[in-house]
Amino acid sequence: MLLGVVADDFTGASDIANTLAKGLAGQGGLKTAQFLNVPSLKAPADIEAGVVALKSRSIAAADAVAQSLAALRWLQDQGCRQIVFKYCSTFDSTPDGNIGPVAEALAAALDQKSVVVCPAFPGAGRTIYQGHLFVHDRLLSESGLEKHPLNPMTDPDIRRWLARQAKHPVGLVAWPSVRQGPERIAAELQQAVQRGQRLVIVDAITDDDLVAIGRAAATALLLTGGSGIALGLPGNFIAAGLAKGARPQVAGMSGPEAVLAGSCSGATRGQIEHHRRRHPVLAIDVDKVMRGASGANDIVTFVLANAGKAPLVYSSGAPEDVKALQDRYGREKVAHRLDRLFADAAQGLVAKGIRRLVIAGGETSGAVVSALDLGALTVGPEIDPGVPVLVAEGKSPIALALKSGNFGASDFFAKALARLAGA
Ligand SMILES: Nc1ncnc2c1ncn2[C@@H]1O[C@H](COP(=O)(O)OP(=O)(O)O)[C@@H](O)[C@H]1O
Ligand SMILES: O=C(O)[C@@H](O)C(=O)COP(=O)(O)O
Repeated sequence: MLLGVVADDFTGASDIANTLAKGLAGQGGLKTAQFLNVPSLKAPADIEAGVVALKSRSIAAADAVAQSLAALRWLQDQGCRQIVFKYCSTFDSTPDGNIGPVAEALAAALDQKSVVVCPAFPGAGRTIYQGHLFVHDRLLSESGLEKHPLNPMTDPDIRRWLARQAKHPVGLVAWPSVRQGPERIAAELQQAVQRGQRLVIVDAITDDDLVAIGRAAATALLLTGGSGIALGLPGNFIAAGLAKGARPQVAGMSGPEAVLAGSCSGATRGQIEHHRRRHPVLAIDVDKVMRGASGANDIVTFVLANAGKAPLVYSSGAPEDVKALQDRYGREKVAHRLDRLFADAAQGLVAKGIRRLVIAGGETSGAVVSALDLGALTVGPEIDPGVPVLVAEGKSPIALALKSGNFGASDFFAKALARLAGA
């Protein structure tokens, strides 16, 4: 394995796996697999990039550091020459969150003195200018992300936000330098070392900026960012003759299907409304679930009764409903109970023969996929930006799409089910 990624959630992992597998147009990418938590076995010999998906985004910094270092050790054991720490393109974390501690711990373990921090993903509307993160034409803190159920992003100044999490001073390579190309970016990263700045935000507003950053960091042992930071990396390995420039290919999977949505993002709620017009949909009564009056069996019964019609089950609610539930039961308790609900439902569904599963939401995907004990996932073609087809081989093979809450077009769910079937 050439390149290893430590990803802080499961949708984010499949997002960067997609970027690596796809590569740049006309160039090809790396043969990529996604692993669920730190595997106990060796990776298959033909894999060029391995993404370890952790569910560490919203956990305490010390636990996230320990899990990320374990993932690093496994990736190093597989021969990786370069490591990427992948977090959300909207920098989802709290002021005492773990992006800073994990990035600094990985930097220390790899003896890296200045490390790129670049959550930009222009293809999904996330850009960074003068250290400030935008979602399309809005500052992060006015984009809806300020109401995220677990990590409300109330400050668009990533330098300031990261400084609250990090031990060392945080630096900035601003866009006027980035646009001058790889040499200038590399020189500024070097200057940051003199200033004692370990983590350095690097502006990026276009894919070309990300490719230039990738070139500047071609020999860096560690980079950090959203999936965009990986855009230029396959090309570095292909240019060095170390990788062939593979194209993602997997066979589709026929069989019964289900969509499970736990994301409360505006995009996902819009996709649910779109799906509702043509397909059967079940809204989970979260209050009933919290009182123990409804559970996974209700979901399994609904899906099986609607097999073949693209049934969708969701907990997703509007910000005021989410807040009311969190005020009544506690934020962590609701999240934990819903994780358990979706995990139990997914186990029940797969036991009853479901073979195509689309999941919306990073935490939700982590809960579901961890419960299914799937081993390595092969990364196939892209469904919508940032969301690939994933296939788990094994005795009960299954095709999956793990959709970040914010990603996908309005018709995503039906389209994803068709793509999982090979359309
Ligand atoms: N109706 C609801 N009320 C409160 N919390 C909810 C509700 N539905 C889902 N959640 C929680 O919101 C969080 C959504 O996070 P996640 O699945 O990562 O989605 P996203 O990809 O949008 O971040 C999960 O922890 C989930 O359990
Ligand atoms: O970088 C991104 O935006 C995604 O890859 C991602 O991490 C999504 O996380 P969720 O919104 O929690 O699904």
